[in-house]
Amino acid sequence: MRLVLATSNPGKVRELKKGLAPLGWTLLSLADFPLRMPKEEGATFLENALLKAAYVAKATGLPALADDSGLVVPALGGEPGVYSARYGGRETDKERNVYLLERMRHLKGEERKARFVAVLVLAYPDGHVEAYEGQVEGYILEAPRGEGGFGYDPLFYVPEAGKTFAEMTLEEKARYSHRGQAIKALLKAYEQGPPPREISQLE
Ligand SMILES: Nc1ncnc2c1ncn2[C@H]1C[C@H](O)[C@@H](COP(=O)(O)OP(=O)(O)OP(=O)(O)O)O1
Ligand SMILES: [Mg+2]
Repeated sequence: MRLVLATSNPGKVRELKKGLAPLGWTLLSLADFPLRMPKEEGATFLENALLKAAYVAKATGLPALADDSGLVVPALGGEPGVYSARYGGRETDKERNVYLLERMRHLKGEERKARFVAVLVLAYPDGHVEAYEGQVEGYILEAPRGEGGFGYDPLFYVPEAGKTFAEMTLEEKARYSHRGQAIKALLKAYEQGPPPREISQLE
């Protein structure tokens, strides 16, 4: 199967290519199909992922996989959530990390609990769609640690691993991360080939 990765984020492309390799599919990207992507105006990660995947599947005539993901801090009322990529109007990952730390300056201990959510939507040109989700819980540190990953990874500490996502190798991050979990769910669904549509269809 030929699949288009419907993301412009190089960090996601890296993780998706590595994670989906066992499927043996040919993975194309938006570099192969220069499209103007739709605005991500959905209220949820699922809506945004659906928007992106369905648009690319229709535009290319090939199945497309989109990832919408973000960080959720309950003590901030769920921020940055679906605004993760443009939090505080800041333009770079580094600036967004600084902004998040400012917003959380007054929060201590369990109040620094956070989760990362990833929703993968696989859309087919005939309109069929499937969604796979992953989540991971952790804590927002008071200063960044590590050079790997992208986005909020240097601030996101995973207690089970004793490190931040930015301190992990690609393999390690895949084991713990929200995106790693979502990819695992997709791999499982496709273990014996495409899953039956009646049970994989979204309501
Ligand atoms: N221009 C924007 N303004 C406000 N929020 C945005 C904007 N773009 C994305 N978001 C939101 C939607 C998502 O839920 C969240 C995380 O962005 P996301 O789209 O997953 O990452 P990304 O834009 O780096 O990769 P992708 O190319 O896959 O869309 O931020
Ligand atoms: Mg986006």
